Amino acid sequence: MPDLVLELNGQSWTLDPTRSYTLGRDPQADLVFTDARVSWRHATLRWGGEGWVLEDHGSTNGTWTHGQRVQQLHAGPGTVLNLGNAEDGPRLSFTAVGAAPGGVLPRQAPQPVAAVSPATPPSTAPPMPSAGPPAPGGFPGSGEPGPGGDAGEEGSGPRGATALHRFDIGRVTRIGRALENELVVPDLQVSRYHAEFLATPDGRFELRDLGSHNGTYVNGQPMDRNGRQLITPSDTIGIGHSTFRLVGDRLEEFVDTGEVSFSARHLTVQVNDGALTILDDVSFGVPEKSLVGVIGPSGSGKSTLLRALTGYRPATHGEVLYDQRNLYTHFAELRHRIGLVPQDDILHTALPVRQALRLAAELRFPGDVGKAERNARVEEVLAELKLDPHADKRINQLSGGQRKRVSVALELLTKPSLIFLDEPTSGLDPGMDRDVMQLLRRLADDGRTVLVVTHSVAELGLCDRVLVMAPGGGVAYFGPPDEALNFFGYDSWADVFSAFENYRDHDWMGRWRGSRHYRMYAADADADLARPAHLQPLRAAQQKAQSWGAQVWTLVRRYLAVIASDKGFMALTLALPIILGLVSTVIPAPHGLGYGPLERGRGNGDAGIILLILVIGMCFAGSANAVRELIKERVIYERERAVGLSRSAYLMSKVLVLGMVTIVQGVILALICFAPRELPEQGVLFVESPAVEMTIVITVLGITSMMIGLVISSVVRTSEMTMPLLVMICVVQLVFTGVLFQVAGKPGLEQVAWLMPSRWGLAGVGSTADLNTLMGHRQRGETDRLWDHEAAVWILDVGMLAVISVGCAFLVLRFLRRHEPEVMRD
Ligand SMILES: Nc1ncnc2c1ncn2[C@@H]1O[C@H](COP(=O)(O)OP(=O)(O)OP(=O)(O)O)[C@@H](O)[C@H]1O
Repeated sequence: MPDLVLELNGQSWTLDPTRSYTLGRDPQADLVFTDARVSWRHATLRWGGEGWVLEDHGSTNGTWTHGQRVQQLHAGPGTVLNLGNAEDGPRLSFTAVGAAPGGVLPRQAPQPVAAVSPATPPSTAPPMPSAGPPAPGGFPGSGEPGPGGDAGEEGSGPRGATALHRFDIGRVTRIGRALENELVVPDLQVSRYHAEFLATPDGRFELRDLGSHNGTYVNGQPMDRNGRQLITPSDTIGIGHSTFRLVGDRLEEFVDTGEVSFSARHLTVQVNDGALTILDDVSFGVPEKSLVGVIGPSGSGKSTLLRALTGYRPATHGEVLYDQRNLYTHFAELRHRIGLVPQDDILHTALPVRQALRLAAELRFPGDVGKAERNARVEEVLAELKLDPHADKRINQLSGGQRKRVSVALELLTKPSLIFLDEPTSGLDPGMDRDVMQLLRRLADDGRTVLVVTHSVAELGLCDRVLVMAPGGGVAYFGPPDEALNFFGYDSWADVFSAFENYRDHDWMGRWRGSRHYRMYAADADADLARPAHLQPLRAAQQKAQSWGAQVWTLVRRYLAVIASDKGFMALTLALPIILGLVSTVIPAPHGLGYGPLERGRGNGDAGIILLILVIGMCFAGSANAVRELIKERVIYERERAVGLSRSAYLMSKVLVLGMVTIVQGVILALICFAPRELPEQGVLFVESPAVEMTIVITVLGITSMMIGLVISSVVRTSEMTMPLLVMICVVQLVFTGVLFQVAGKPGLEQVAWLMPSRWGLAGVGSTADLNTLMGHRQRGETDRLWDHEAAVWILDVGMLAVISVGCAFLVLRFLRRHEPEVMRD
């Protein structure tokens, strides 16, 4: 009989060849480890017919023997191996029977016992190896099955359960932030009363969401708000940074304190219907607390990689694993744990640091997090990033490095475990470059994984790993930074990049895959075939931390604060209608908008010109207010959308604030224009107040024009494109008013004119002023029916402006969608 004795931690067992043994941190494994470096399902030991075979399941930190990493190993007497680390990982040794006393290893570890579990394993269970100290937290995998047996496998984070909670049958255990809950989770991402568990007398467990703001997740999928669901031991429940799992009559809690592994497997991005590959089979894995630098020549796919890693634009093939959980399928839950600092500022730089962070916190924390709690977190982050001395300065008064720190501070508010940065040091001098990289180093050391795309190679030595992208979107190197130049055989990065340029056709990826570094640092992540990701963008988009109204309110206040801080904008906004109004008064029109000369048989064509200037002035002012508004905030919008901002709340905030500005402008313009003029004798709806009636038309026209400005702003690629479009639209509107030449009754022309707010706006004021009569159309029998001096016509004109506005709002919502992370589009 091929008996073999396994020794571990001073204990030994005789292996039974009729069965196999699983090794890992999974409490269900036969040999349970709590060492952070051991993977959830690390390896299997089985009788292979001729001898014992140990097979590594693509563990993050590997299985080692004599300093060599092994995928498969024939174990016999004298074999010694370490898990997770070649030198001091948990050590297993094998001896022949008789060489050591041993018991028989049980078929199953009897209890999924975690590091701090008070539950005592039965005496037959092997002691739990504990080469590393139990760490304060971590969280389990999703329980998601997959090839490679990594259902719930985790990388190398400390995965001891943070706490075990016992249920009382028939009683409800409420979970939430408030102290009066049975299970208190002190996490600002958790609602005061978040969810509750009920252990029913028939032995079933029911979970109920209590209308939580950030949602309750079962296996990564959000439950319906106030929904109920039966829970089994294979389910993983996500609440804020905590993950729960049923173990017998207890609930195991794991807290994600940031020490999570992260890996990419076979990430490939194709565009043009698969014709072009811009990211080519990228795989790498990093343990927790890592700082990873991503470098590569321009166009090598760094930004594409970043978007794929963050879920902003999921890869066409491959998967991103956040502690072995598929980020794409669990995006709704995991997005709260990811911070992204894009290259551009994601804060309004006109605002003081503290105010900007407080407003951002309002948008990111659940609606039931009080002001004091939010502000306390802002102060914490300000202190952590040493920004407190600058807290009251406007962001645009800070240095480049300080500004970057503010962007990082914003992302730290919600305590993400993973932080991605896109070229944070671009445009910074070498000193600031170092400051920022040192800051990132500190963030990683404090228990986060930080991945930074950078053009600057000077401070790469601070990284734990560097990923070098090759032209074509593949990996040219992944490993320690100090071995990278040696790997390429050059003395400087400039030489490496020149080589990329000069030998574009060289198989850089092939070279990498054939290398020792690949086997040491990436083969692991590569080992498993990627599972197809089934995106659930709808569900991701549904979870909003605050109510729609609360979001609008925060956004409106922020927008007003930004406007108030921009004195130049305010001055221009007021000057524009004043100047346009004054210009209209210059037009020589002795009878203004009155019937004056009609008595002498002549028309008052000047009235048409006055109204034309008034209408086009308002069209211009309304659109000009809005035309840059969305494009200039696009990066901020994209980021905030990913953390739960409502698209319609965002648009509504713009409409409300810009609408107010436009109304003020409309009233000023109309007042100045009408004040020195003779006015129509009577209105059609407000018979005694034709000026009020016309002012209403002008302000509604202004709002419609503003909506057109927003459409332009949502559709253009760069803000430089807005001005030519604005001018073009204003000129086109000028032509189609019907004043310069008659459009009524001209097939084709008339229908095109229906699309022009200026046509309806002029018709509205023209209806009040009886423009058909003033301009002599009636006398010539060529009346424009939209100008008729009748209440119904006036209502139709104004109503059509409203209809165009609503149409524009739909268009803006549609176009905004294109600028959102793909997983948030609904
Ligand atoms: N939607 C797309 N359609 C076609 N090609 C694209 C698309 N998006 C990106 N590319 C191309 O893919 C390549 C990689 O682009 P990416 O922006 O990721 O490179 P990068 O390394 O970040 O470059 P840089 O350092 O200049 O920012 C580039 O050649 C780019 O032109």
